[in-house]
Amino acid sequence: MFKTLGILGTGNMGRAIASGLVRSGLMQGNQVYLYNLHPEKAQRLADELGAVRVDSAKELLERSEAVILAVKPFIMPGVLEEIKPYITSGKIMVSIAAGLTLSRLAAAMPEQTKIVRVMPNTPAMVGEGMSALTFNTYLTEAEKEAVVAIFRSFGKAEVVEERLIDAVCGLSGSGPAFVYMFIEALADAGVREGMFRPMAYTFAAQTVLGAAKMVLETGEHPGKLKDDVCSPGGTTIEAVKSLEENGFRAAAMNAVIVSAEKNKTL
Ligand SMILES: NC(=O)C1=CN([C@@H]2O[C@H](COP(=O)(O)OP(=O)(O)OC[C@H]3O[C@@H](n4cnc5c(N)ncnc54)[C@H](O)[C@@H]3O)[C@@H](O)[C@H]2O)C=CC1
Ligand SMILES: O=C(O)[C@@H]1CCC=N1
Repeated sequence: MFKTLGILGTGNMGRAIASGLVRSGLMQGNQVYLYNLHPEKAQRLADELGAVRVDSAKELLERSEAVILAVKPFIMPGVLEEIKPYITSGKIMVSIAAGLTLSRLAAAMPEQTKIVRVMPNTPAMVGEGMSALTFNTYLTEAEKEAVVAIFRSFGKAEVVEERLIDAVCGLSGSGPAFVYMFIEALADAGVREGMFRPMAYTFAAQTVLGAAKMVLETGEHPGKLKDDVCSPGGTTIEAVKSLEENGFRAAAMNAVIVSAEKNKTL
């Protein structure tokens, strides 16, 4: 494992990664360096995790073996230009920016920079992230394993061909937002039927968590698990018919597809 890791940008994703990583115990807080344009944001997170806030991108690069760039895609060109002079040989650059390909990243870095492109998601914050990683040719096997271990410390992580990163963006990168909307809608209906809000959110979220665990842990086809809930002539099949009539599956598929397509244009 790396002795030191830098995170540039401590917003939604930088915070989720730093928190997940330190809480998993894979790295100690004092091995993790944080830099944010707004120092108070980095300081707050550093205080929470026992991590170290640094004052500049230069210092972050100088003190870290590997650096995760966690700023919005439109900020990335400026950040890449700013850090380029400090990318010494052997330094590992990890980008989580939507849309930025390995070749575009490489074009902005010194030649032969070791580059990793990752698409993570925010449930990293609670140790249930889903990340896909793709590497350029300059990392050693041990370095690749160390980067994968970081993303496995707060969830599942798979190495994929770069062509699949857009699909991953649509499915697991954006997916949490769709699931939160689904949870909100389930809870709204619970409230409509008389539940109090806190109860409705707990019942909705636990139902999604339980169903997700059933898929992951039983290995059964989701269709079979759905069939098991539907009693003949019962309540659930009535609701399944309603979802089908309202284009539920097509809506969910289209959400993933438009996110993936957008990722190709950023
Ligand atoms: N939010 C999500 O669910 C996911 C986001 N991503 C990617 O992660 C990246 C970061 O996204 P978020 O965390 O949502 O953004 P964010 O806006 O929440 O966080 C970025 C942070 O970087 C700071 N910052 C801005 N310019 C800076 C600079 N020049 N130097 C240092 N810090 C600077 C901002 O103050 C902010 O705190 C994006 O490229 C996005 O595509 C990838 C997967 C999921
Ligand atoms: O909306 C976005 O651009 C980022 C990428 C995946 C999730 N959020």
